[in-house]
Amino acid sequence: MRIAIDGPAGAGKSTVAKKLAGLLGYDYIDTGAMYRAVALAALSAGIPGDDEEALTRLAESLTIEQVWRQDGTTLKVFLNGRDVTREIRTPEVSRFVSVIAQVPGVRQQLTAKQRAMAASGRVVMEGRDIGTVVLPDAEKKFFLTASVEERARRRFLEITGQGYDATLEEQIREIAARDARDESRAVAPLMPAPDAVVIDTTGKSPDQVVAEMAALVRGG
Ligand SMILES: Nc1ncnc2c1ncn2[C@@H]1O[C@H](COP(=O)(O)OP(=O)(O)O)[C@@H](O)[C@H]1O
Ligand SMILES: Nc1ccn([C@@H]2O[C@H](COP(=O)(O)OP(=O)(O)O)[C@@H](O)[C@H]2O)c(=O)n1
Repeated sequence: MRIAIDGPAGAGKSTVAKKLAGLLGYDYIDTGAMYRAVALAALSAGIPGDDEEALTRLAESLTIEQVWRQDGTTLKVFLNGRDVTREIRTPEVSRFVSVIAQVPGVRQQLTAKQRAMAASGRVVMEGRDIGTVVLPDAEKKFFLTASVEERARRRFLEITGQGYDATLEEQIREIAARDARDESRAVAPLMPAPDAVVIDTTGKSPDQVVAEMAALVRGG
């Protein structure tokens, strides 16, 4: 079974996708990490966000690998063989990623890589367009949501917990800006697939959400 999980930033996709994959013994693929890897490479190479041709060539040339340990927590991301797991989470990359994600050529390149990665079939794949574009015939589709304030609060706690400086107001602004870009882009805008189960995670714990999803997966 291929399980697609989509939704906006901070909805809890990564957290519950890892737990669900661990529970089922499935592979876990974080497609946002792939867009982040392209953003990191573009920043390092000094390619501006509006140079669509150079960004597309860059996305095509990169080798992006994910190594998932079935302990339910650890995903390592490698860019051309180098471990970039931490580097792709910096605030600088977070700000640039939804800009490069607007580029149709970048999306085409990453979509092809993602389909190849899902070929085993036993996979939980998480992102923005998995149920709508990457795996439109996935056997199970979920769309996670939560209010902007709740998502910003989660991100704020995460960032300050990692020792970075942040304010809640700044996170609300950044999440709202990213939502706007993800929802309004011409190619693969963020939206639930018509056959996705929509789950509002506001006020729920990750375990509650995973239990809801697992029941739906097992129930068919
Ligand atoms: N019900 C919930 N489901 C998922 N994550 C939750 C929930 N409640 C709080 N969180 C926390 O919110 C954050 C969600 O971040 P993440 O899983 O990275 O979201 P996304 O991948 O959608 O951006 C995590 O720190 C997680 O522990
Ligand atoms: N399938 C995907 C996954 C991510 N993305 C883009 O990549 C960005 C980062 O994705 P992410 O999943 O790491 O972001 P968070 O939700 O974890 O903050 C998103 O804001 C989208 O702009 C996308 O366009 N399509």
